[in-house]
Order: sequence, then structure tokens, then C-alpha cells
Amino acid sequence: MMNLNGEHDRETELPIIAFDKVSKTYSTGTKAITNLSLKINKGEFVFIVGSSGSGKSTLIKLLLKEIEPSEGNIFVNGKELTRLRRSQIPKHRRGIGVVFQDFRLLKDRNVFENVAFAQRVIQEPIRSIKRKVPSILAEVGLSEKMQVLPKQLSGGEQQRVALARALVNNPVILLADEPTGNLDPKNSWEIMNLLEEVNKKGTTVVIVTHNREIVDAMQKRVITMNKGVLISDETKGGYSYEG
Ligand SMILES: Nc1ncnc2c1ncn2[C@@H]1O[C@H](COP(=O)(O)OP(=O)(O)OP(=O)(O)O)[C@@H](O)[C@H]1O
Repeated sequence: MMNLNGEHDRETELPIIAFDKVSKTYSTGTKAITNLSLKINKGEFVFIVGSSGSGKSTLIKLLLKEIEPSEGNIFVNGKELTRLRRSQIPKHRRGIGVVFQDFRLLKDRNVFENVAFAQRVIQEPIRSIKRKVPSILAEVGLSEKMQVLPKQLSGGEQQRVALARALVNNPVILLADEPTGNLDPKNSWEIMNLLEEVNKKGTTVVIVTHNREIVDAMQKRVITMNKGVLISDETKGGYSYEG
């Protein structure tokens, strides 16, 4: 729903991600997240920023249900994660496409296979794979590189393959953990522009980043974490913390 300024109204929309008073203490005693409450609506584009050790990766692991909260509840797409049965976890994770700083491609498989792999895992029929993989690779501008191995690609191209792989199963959420961390400014902007396009088509995009220039330029919602605590949440924010 839009408010009078034409912005999404966070209060009245159904969140696709909700953290309700979530804390996470690791077995070492480190309190990585403290009493975090936040809502992200379907179709939002959100940056999560914060100095090293502020709890950003922990937040992503909690969302993917790789780790469990010590306190509080996390809802994704209407489901409370601690209540998910083991058998429901793969489906939960398929709803979230993930892109990492270090691309994480299969080194001995070509570009087509790297993306097709995500489809094979969910046992898509070959016919559908042959249709969807070239189509998603065209969207990220890699139609000419389908038969090439990752090491024959630039960093920016490798990240575009990773993005295609994250998107091929039509996730409702795209999570990117420092997606431009290994890229020069030109390639970083290409990836951010692609993420913005993905968002315009309806996917909720959540990006953890240290890239001050990009966060300041894009004027999107910015959630800032510090020492496990949410310290600011701005609708059209900038990169406000030092560090
Ligand atoms: N598996 C773990 N066991 C114990 N402590 C951990 C574990 N993972 C993270 N921590 C601690 O939890 C805190 C938050 O870490 P986290 O990785 O979430 O931060 P971050 O904001 O992602 O940092 P960075 O920007 O450096 O990636 C840190 O103090 C870290 O040392």
C-alpha cells in the first residue's frame, strides 16, 4: 500500500520478513543480536549496514534458518521459523535467493551448468531448465558466455552468474551479503542496477554492504546495526555510521 507521498507504508502492509524481539547469543557467550525488531514488506529494497561484528551476517544466517535465535520470533513469508519442520526447511530456503561476496560458483562447471544446478536441485524438468537458464542469463547480460568456465570471467561477470543462479528458481526474497565487496566501482554499479531491476519486478531485495558510495547514492531504506542493536532505520537513508 502507498501512503500520500507515494511511498510504501510500512505500518499497514503485511511484512514478508519480521523479526520480533530477536536476540542471538552464540555458545561462546557473544551476544551477536540484541532485542531486534524489524519488518520488511514485500517488494521493498533495503540496505543493512553496520561496522564489522555488528551482527549483519548473524541476521542473514537466522533468516536462512542456518542458526536459531536464542530469544524472539522470526517470520518469513508468514511462517514462524522455529516452528518449521525439518522437512519444510528446503522449501523455506528456496524462497530466498542468496548472493555472496565471493560468488561461490562451481569452478569445474560452465556458466549454464552453474545456473542449471539450482534448477536440478529442485528437480525441474530438463525442458524447463533449457528454457529458463538461457532466459535468466540473458537478463544479466551473459547470453554469450554460457559455455565458459567461471575462471574465464571477470569478477563482475562471475557475480552476475551468481545472481542468475539466485534468481532462477523465482525466490520471493533476494539476500545479498556484501555483493560488491570484490568488485571495482563500475562492476559494483552494474550489479546494483541489476538488483534494482530485480526489485522493480517485485522481488524483495535485502543487501548487506559496506559500500558507502552506493548506499548514499541510491537513497533506499537503510537499516543500521551497531554491536547487535538496530540503531537507525531510515526510509531514504544514507550511510550514517563511521567505520
Ligand atoms: N559462530 C560464531 N560463534 C561465536 N561468535 C560468533 C559466531 N559468528 C559470529 N560471532 C560473533 O558475533 C558477532 C557478530 O558477528 P557477525 O558475523 O554477525 O557480524 P557482521 O556484522 O556480519 O560482521 P562483518 O561486517 O565483519 O561481516 C561478532 O562479535 C562475532 O565475533
